[in-house]
Amino acid sequence: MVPMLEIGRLTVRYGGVTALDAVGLTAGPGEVVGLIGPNGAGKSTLFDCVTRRRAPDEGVIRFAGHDVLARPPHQVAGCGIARTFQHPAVFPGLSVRENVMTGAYRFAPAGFWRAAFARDGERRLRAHADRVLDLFGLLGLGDHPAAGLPYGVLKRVEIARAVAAEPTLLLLDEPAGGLGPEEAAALAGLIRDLHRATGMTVVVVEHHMEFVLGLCGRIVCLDLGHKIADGPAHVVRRDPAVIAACLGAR
Ligand SMILES: Nc1ncnc2c1ncn2[C@@H]1O[C@H](COP(=O)(O)OP(=O)(O)OP(=O)(O)O)[C@@H](O)[C@H]1O
Repeated sequence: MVPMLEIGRLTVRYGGVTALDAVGLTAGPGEVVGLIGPNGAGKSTLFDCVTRRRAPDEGVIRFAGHDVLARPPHQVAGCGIARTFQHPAVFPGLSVRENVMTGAYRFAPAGFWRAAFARDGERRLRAHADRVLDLFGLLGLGDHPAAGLPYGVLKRVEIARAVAAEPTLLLLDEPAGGLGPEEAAALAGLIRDLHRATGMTVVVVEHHMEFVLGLCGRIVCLDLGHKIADGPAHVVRRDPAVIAACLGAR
């Protein structure tokens, strides 16, 4: 079976710092993989490479068998990869609904803005956004400007926008970061339900171990740019090297 995401020998250097050193990672179709590791391990840099925000120094990245690095960066979202960021990257001046509508632009027949200004295109984008807002319990806030909303709500808005693109591969960067235990548990349940309903492949970067263990069948651990573990979640969580790296008990 062709992996949905296949990363080989990915290397990124920032001057003297090697953020990723020949890292490999695969995620099969429909798999939910946790990517863990201490601060500075290289997790976000790996996402930046998959989404073409950063060009690696070496390595290969394939999405459903296709060479991601051969694509121009602006085509990555349109091909079925969506991501969220550690700190929610929403448009503060747009409403919650409009933010989610921007995620659905790839369904707009002639580009987001043309579709948004054409009556039928705008109606279809709104209807699609409202279905997603409903799933996320955000429909009541559809008209609310994103600016000023609590952090936990903005996290959900950003994930809703990524889901509105109906991605085949969803990359979540610290979705539970800054959330309270109840908000985090509710978000994990929501992601589980979405995954069950859509069968999408998910890679989730997270420090919150309970969140990762509740969602992911497999865990990959990075430390200082090196992969130090890759295996079933119940095995990796007990790996002494992982415990040492993540708890800082070297
Ligand atoms: N733009 C940059 N310029 C220079 N160094 C960078 C840059 N971005 C990241 N780094 C360095 O690369 C390494 C990996 O950083 P990265 O943000 O990918 O780690 P991370 O695992 O996502 O960490 P965190 O859990 O804190 O978000 C770190 O040493 C970081 O300081």
